[in-house]
Amino acid sequence: MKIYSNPLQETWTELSKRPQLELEFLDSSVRNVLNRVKKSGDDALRELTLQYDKVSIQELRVSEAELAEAEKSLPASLKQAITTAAANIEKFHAAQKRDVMTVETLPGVTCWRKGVAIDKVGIYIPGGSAPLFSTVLMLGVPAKLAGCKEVVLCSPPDKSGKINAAILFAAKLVGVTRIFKAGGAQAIAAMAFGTQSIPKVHKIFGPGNQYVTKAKQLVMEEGLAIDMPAGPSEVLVMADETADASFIAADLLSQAEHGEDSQVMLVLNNDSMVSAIQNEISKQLDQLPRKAIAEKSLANSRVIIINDQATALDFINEYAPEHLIINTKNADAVAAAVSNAGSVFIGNYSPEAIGDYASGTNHTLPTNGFAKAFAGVSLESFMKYITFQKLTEAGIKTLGPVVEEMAEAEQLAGHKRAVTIRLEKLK
Ligand SMILES: NC(=O)c1ccc[n+]([C@@H]2O[C@H](COP(=O)([O-])OP(=O)(O)OC[C@H]3O[C@@H](n4cnc5c(N)ncnc54)[C@H](O)[C@@H]3O)[C@@H](O)[C@H]2O)c1
Ligand SMILES: N[C@H](CO)Cc1c[nH]c[nH+]1
Ligand SMILES: [Zn+2]
Repeated sequence: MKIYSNPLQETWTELSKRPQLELEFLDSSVRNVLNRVKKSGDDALRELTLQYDKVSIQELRVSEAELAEAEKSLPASLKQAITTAAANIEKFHAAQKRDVMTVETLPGVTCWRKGVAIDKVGIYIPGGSAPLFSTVLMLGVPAKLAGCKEVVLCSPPDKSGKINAAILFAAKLVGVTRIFKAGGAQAIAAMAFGTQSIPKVHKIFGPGNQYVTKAKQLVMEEGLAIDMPAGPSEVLVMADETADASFIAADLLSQAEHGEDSQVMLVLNNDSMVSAIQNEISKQLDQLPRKAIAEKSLANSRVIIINDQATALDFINEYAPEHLIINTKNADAVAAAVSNAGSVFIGNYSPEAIGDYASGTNHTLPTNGFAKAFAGVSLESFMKYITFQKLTEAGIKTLGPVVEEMAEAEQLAGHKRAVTIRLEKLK
């Protein structure tokens, strides 16, 4: 991790850049995949699965027998852990339900807003380098709570042509309606356009690598809704001398192990802890099975030393991390001043890994600075809010003249007439 001491504000944009594939290459290869699936449906999916996942798949849909076999193969302790995590996620997301809000803006003019589930949703579950079954809970639980009728799941098959057993178990647990063996940009294309096997959905959710994230952004151009760009994982740890060097190292490595293009950032108030943290990183790195991946990710990562806390916060808000861990003496006050982050972890005993799995918050979060404008997945992401209004005779008599005046000023006589015609009837 390269160290930067009190970097000038004009360098912050550069320091906030995440490692990315060459944009033209990414764009053209993903467009190519989308076009192939749009044109050839299931045949293209099979060819692309052979090309990228190195496995030949005939039947794309996961059968009931495969689901039953997966459930049988898992240890009881893991099934229990998944069930506990699902219960916490359900508790947190159920609390996000909103009542219908009704307001009488003027006597006789009543307006209300009601949340309605999106009928058909697609959830993408990453499985390229690790089978992220926790993501099934993060997306399947709120989809079920919202009342989505169809929840289609796509995840890449492994070399034996199967989807990981824990992904299948979690999918059954949360009530996913259909599961398909398809990964990468081709899975996003399948859910966006529909194929012979995979139904077209109205909104696509889920994290993934740069190909998956690009595909989601491109299908938006074709009218599909997506949750947000949730690409390679990242964490920013803000710490001072009250933090524990071994905790900081562990938290940085926990996200560095996701992928070579993950980025982890450390913001310190001075350089007194740097060598202790570096030593801990090397010590812990040696024990990681995914050491090679984490090492590459650390090479893309940075230590930023900023002496003044307000300036450090400005930098963090500019960086807009997916995850922010605050390990400083006034952590609660710092957290209250955060304006751009996907999810925040406060104090020495709130590792980000807890939110990845089981605290209850959602781990599908905006990366690459998108936390400046996007929020992570929530119950609302699976709903749309429809507004309603109803006017009485008294209501239109009061509000009608206001609208007539405005419509005339906008030179829209048809609008004015829609009101006038009624007011005349009421004279
Ligand atoms: N932001 C979030 O909320 C969040 C949450 C969980 C995971 N993640 C991220 O999700 C990502 C998962 O990535 P992954 O790769 O392990 O799994 P993945 O399922 O996202 O992608 C695997 C698929 O990518 C495709 N692919 C691989 N190489 C390709 C190439 N050269 N060209 C075209 N397509 C190719 C293949 O089809 C493969 O099936 C990680 O970066 C992780 O950090 C993010
Ligand atoms: N850290 C990931 C979100 O960026 C989520 C995850 C799933 N499993 C482990 N981690
Ligand atoms: Zn993680």
